[in-house]
Amino acid sequence: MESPGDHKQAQSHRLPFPEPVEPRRKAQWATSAFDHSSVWRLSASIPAVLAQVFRMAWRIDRRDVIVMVGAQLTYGICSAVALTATSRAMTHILGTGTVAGRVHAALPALLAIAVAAGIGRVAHGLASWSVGRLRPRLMTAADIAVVDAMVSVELAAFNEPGFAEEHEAAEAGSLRCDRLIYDVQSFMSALIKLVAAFGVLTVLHPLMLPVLVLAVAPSGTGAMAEARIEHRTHHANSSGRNVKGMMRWYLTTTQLADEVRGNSMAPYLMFWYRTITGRMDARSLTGAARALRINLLSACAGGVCLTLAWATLAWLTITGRMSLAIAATAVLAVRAALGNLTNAVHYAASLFHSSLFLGDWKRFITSSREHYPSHGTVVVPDRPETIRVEDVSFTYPNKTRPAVDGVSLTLRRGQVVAVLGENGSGKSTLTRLLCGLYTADKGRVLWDGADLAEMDLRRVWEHTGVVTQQFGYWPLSARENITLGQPVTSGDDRVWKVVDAVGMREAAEELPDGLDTLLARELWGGVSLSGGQWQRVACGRVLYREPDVVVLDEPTSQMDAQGEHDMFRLVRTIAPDRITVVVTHRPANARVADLIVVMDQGHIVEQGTFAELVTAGGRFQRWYELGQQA
Ligand SMILES: Nc1ncnc2c1ncn2[C@@H]1O[C@H](COP(=O)(O)OP(=O)(O)OP(=O)(O)O)[C@@H](O)[C@H]1O
Repeated sequence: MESPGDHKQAQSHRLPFPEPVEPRRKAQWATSAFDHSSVWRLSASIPAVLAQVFRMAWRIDRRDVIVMVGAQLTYGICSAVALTATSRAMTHILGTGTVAGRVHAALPALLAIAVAAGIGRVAHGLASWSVGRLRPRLMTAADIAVVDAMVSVELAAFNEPGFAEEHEAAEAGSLRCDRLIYDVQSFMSALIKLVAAFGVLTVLHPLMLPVLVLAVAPSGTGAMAEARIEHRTHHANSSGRNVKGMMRWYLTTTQLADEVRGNSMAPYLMFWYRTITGRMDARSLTGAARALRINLLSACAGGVCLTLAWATLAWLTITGRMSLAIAATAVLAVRAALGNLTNAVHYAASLFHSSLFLGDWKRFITSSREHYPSHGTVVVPDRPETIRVEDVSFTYPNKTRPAVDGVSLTLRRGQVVAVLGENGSGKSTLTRLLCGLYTADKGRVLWDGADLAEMDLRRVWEHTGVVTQQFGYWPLSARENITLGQPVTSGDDRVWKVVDAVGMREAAEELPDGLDTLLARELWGGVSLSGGQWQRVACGRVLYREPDVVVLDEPTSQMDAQGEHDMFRLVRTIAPDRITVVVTHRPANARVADLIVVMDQGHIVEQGTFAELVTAGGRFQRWYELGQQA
């Protein structure tokens, strides 16, 4: 076995860092939607994508959608008019007679071109204006939907394998909304102008149509294939992006800056970050090489087809099947059509690509509803007298052993119940089951005899106040940090009462802007608190709520001795009006409890009053004596 000395020596020789473990992906994430679709099916889906984007935009601002579509159509009509007028003008200018006479004859057509171009520009400006207005709001709507889904799903959703990846894909979808409406506008614009050019070309010579389609088909297929590669790479990188995002937060947050430095973690963490990022880049590079091959192929095929198109035009002119004037207009129309067809294909591919991200987004928003907490109809008791836990078991996904296993317990109003146990014995899980944050796999949790699983859990949580082990350092004002959950409506009297109760008066008065001070040192004008002070604020939040059921999970782990003592006295003081559960590792704190429960491997192994357990010769007594010796 390696001794600490060996370890130090290994460090001094700077052995290579171990390679980071590649994050696993849920099977369905191994393939992207592109893998199951042909280019034809992808193209056929464009109308549905357009309809979806229009529906989303319609909900945001009908007027802007109407302006965008109306302006785009006007723009298209102007293009058709300009092209037809060009054909007329060409016929006159390349016709017979004096130059003055030919120009004079072409004047009405030239005027029509100028007017159509002017109106077209205004219409295009209007379309861009409406897109500019819709774009941020579409993105905001998509973003808010994701955040709303995340705060609405039940806690258990976060334990589901794949949930984080689905969320990450939805985030990418909401970001992609930024260019979605722009893609729609560009696609519509290109398509309308294309139809106009096609119309003119068909009138000039019907043979030009198939030749044109042939000319752009290769670049269209190439663009679709490229989008397929890009989306596949994006999917392959989803887990990496997810874990990298988390790591990035850990590396850059001020909260862990001391741990990273004080433990010399930076070199390995940076190695880890570079390796994971490098692997993702490698996948992107492989994708880019494939995309290049496809691009080159489609460019070559496109070139051949285009040459064919020009050759056909030349042949029609040389053989006298088409007049020179018409041929000149045809050149313009072909150029316009080619440019617009290429744009239409490009934006259709981009639109389709965006639609895949949008599909991920939509799937997440829809599937997140399956994770919404129960909407049961059983009425939540207003001031519950008892919470009865009946033979409850709960196992986390990916775990074989239950975290809570066949637990039965009764908690009464006015009582404080203390839960003790070794790390991982199931204390936190039990407290979450009591207040409906998790739903039991087996057994029931009854509030005044009514099953929690049959209640509307959001109503249940109106009656609970919870301090978790990892509470939030909310980047809000000091006041909001206390009132969060039920914002203050009038005056600060209740807030100050709570501040006094949790021993934060002095610290609060020292804040530069009092209760208005922003508790986020990362933001200008903001300050931070110490760990223990943050914990007092978290306790204050629960106190301010005055809930019927109080759950405190190691509420004093960061407090000084006086703070801890005061907090447990406070727990006792507020107990008569509510059901209180407190998880603690210190048996001495359990003195305030009416009932003490000791857990081991998901089971309750001891329960009783402090006086009973402290002499019972079990775990509680042992831990208590250890505490006394320390
Ligand atoms: N989200 C989770 N996913 C999977 N397993 C979990 C999860 N949370 C907890 N567990 C597991 O469930 C068991 C009970 O955990 P729990 O957090 O309830 O213990 P605890 O008694 O509160 O521990 P501690 O004293 O360390 O806070 C442990 O084996 C733990 O590893």
